[in-house]
Amino acid sequence: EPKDCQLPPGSFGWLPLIGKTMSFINPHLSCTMGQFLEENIKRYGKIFRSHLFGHRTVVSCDVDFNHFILQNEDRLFEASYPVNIPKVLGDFTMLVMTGDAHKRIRGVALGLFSSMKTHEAATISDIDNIVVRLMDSWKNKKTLVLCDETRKFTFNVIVKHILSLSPEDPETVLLLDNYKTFMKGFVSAPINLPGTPFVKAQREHETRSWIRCLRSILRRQAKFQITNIVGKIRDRRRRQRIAAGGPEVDGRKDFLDLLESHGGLTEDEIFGLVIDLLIGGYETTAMLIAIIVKFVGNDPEILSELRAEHAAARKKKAGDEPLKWQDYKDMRLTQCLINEALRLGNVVKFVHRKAIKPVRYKEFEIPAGWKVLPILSGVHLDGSLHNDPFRFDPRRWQNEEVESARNFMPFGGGKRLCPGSDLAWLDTCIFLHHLLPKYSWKTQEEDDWPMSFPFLDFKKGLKIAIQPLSDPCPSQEQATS
Ligand code: HEM
Repeated sequence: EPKDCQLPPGSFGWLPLIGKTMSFINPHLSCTMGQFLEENIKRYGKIFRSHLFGHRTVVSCDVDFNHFILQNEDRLFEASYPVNIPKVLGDFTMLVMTGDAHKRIRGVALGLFSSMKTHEAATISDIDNIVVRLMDSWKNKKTLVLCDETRKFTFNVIVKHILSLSPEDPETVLLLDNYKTFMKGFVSAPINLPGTPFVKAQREHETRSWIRCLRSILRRQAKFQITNIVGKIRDRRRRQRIAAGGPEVDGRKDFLDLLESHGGLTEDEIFGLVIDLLIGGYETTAMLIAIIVKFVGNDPEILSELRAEHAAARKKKAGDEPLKWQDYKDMRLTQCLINEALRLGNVVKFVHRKAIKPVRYKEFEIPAGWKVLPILSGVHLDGSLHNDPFRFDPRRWQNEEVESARNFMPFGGGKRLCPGSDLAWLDTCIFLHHLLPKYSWKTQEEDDWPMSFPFLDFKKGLKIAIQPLSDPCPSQEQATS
């Protein structure tokens, strides 16, 4: 090792286990860096050392170093999520898998998403139907907790894709109930340090050990129930296939069918992937849509331009002909809006990595075994990369090619780049396409902003008052009737 190499500047803090974790995860607006990052960057620069989640850690808000970390997965770094995550999710989740095992399962996941694109018309029609039914259920309501509604929407979309279940199927309801119990263990995972002020404040009623124990039993039970429901659906299909005299030859298959017909996957791997997709496909997209509703709700000018863009796309279609993937891609302002909400909203604030060997980057040395955290929001809110970075301005993306933009990494990068980004994008476009002509809305509480806990959530679930609009252009279901 050359002599001029040194550890990044910084401090580990005084508490051996907790280090600086509490300051790091202290809840803050997701469209800000948070006090911890702000102070450390000011003092030490964009790359600094600290002690987080029980490990010596290098934190990076530096765009080049973040790319370097993500592009060197398996060579210099690997995913390294807090120990509670494998405990909750099991060993067969993609977040926990590394190396060849991860590569193989990821290949299967990418295949699932590309089949969704191949059957574009059916995919879009499924999502259309779910959103129409959801918005019909708002007809007699004056107010909504929007995050509850966007969660219903994204959950229904993902269970439709994975298991062909409809919103009213009893299995969907059962899955959602169990999923919520299961997720309680997941979201609290990185902050589950007993006795800390944060835990006390957040979940006072759960600090007694027997309650924690009960929660853990319920969680395991919930995971068992989820795999049980999926297992039952699979067994039912196997029986039907045998009764019909063999596998169906063509027709659109849902993800479970595709996983079954893959042949090379164990039962654990199939259930692991189903859980991955449920987790990935639910909260993140639901929050992205809520962020957009919050931001554009305060911007009448953008709102009316967006309405015009969607109405124009609708007008080009005959009667109830649905929009296509490309029609949504061609909506320039909608694309800019989604990018801006991803940039400023920071649905995923950072990802977890560790150095698997000693790494030299510029003047810094990172010892093997250290945790490394590329902070995605650090890039998105960097004033040297984005003008006026704390301002919501979709038009900043008008002349940018997002695919090659180095200053934009909401879906991570490299070998772990989010495989669900297209689905997240499509869900969001279709939701907006139905919302914009049907309703106007007003946020009810000014301070109800997206917060980084560090998982993203709204303080109060985003309460909005809604009002039906007299539809200026025929929406799909009116055109059909
Ligand atoms: C706004 C929506 C979304 C955002 C911001 C998002 C963000 C991310 C990020 C940053 C990663 C990288 C994690 C890492 O590097 O450790 C990731 C991975 C992943 N995402 Fe998403 N995601 C979104 C939607 C989805 C959807 C809709 C699905 C599936 C239905 C999904 C499934 C996954 C999976 C399975 C992985 C693990 C990939 C791997 O380890 O190779 N995500 N996502």
